[in-house]
Amino acid sequence: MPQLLRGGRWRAVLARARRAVLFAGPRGASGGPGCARDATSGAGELRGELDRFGGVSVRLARLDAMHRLDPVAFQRALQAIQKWRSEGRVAVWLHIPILQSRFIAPAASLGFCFHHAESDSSTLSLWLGEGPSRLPGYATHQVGVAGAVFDENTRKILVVQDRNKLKNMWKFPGGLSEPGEDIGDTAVREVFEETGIKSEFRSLLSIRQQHTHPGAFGKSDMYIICRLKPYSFTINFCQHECLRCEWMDLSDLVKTENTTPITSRVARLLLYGYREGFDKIDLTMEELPAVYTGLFYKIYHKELPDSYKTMTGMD
Ligand SMILES: NC(=O)C1=CN([C@@H]2O[C@H](COP(=O)(O)OP(=O)(O)OC[C@H]3O[C@@H](n4cnc5c(N)ncnc54)[C@H](O)[C@@H]3O)[C@@H](O)[C@H]2O)C=CC1
Ligand SMILES: [Mg+2]
Repeated sequence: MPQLLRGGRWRAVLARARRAVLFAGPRGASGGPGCARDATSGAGELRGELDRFGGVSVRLARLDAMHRLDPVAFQRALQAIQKWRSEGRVAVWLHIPILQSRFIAPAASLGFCFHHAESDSSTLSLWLGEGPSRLPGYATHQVGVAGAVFDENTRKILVVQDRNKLKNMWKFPGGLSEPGEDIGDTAVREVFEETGIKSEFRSLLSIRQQHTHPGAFGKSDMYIICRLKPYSFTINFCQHECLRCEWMDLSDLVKTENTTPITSRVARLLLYGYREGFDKIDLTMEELPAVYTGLFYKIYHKELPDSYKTMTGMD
């Protein structure tokens, strides 16, 4: 009787099976993993890797002889799709380096669509499964973050007016989050770049979601406002981005009409927090371990008493 595989060993075997190299040519065709054997013949020998959802990924950058393959031969090689479909594969992903973009049109003529693009490559996909595609889309939102830098000692709040706007309204300094950047770090960085003020992250105050946003190339915009505490006070604002920058009394910002609705709303929220306690308005941040990846993530929510963080039952 075969020995049962347990725990990590079983997972390793599964992972190896998932990475198994697929090929559309006859079984036993020669050539190392990830290589297109005799690709110039266009004999339908595109190789791909199986993912955990039952899709096939073909990475042209890893295939030999692609530089010699012409688009017609590539289209013939894509006959592999028929085999993958008959094997029950749910989708095909084509990863195409920008310099091999001549293969995009032949793939599109067989039904592939753009899934996403990076600076040096595009990824096309084709759904092979039953019914409409269940492939997830790519990036759906851009994330903008502003800092509401509030000095509790003077009751002043840091505000700017954008240089490139048709209407000059007071708003909180902020900007777009960079890939891999934490929300609080974006707020602190943008505030410093635009105003010269140094600050530290305290909490998350509000999230606005807006669709078909002109500043997000027609995608959705997620605009997050953080409460920051200043530790420098001399303004040295960026002349390219800002027209004006000042420390304004919080009650003046609440009263002024020369501001955006979201800035006015968050100014009122801050005034409430200042009077009644910031725990009424703050979503604080904590770092927790991610179960599947072993990485860490940041979670933001209202303060949870320690007794609730550690409780095991409903006692
Ligand atoms: N209601 C409010 O108070 C406001 C909220 N926001 C939000 O702030 C976030 C973005 O903040 P920003 O200060 O705009 O970002 P940001 O501080 O990162 O600046 C964007 C930069 O990109 C440049 N830029 C943008 N589109 C461009 C294009 N097509 N060509 C060349 N340059 C271009 C701009 O001139 C600017 O220098 C978004 O989430 C937005 O919704 C922005 C303005 C007002
Ligand atoms: Mg900005």
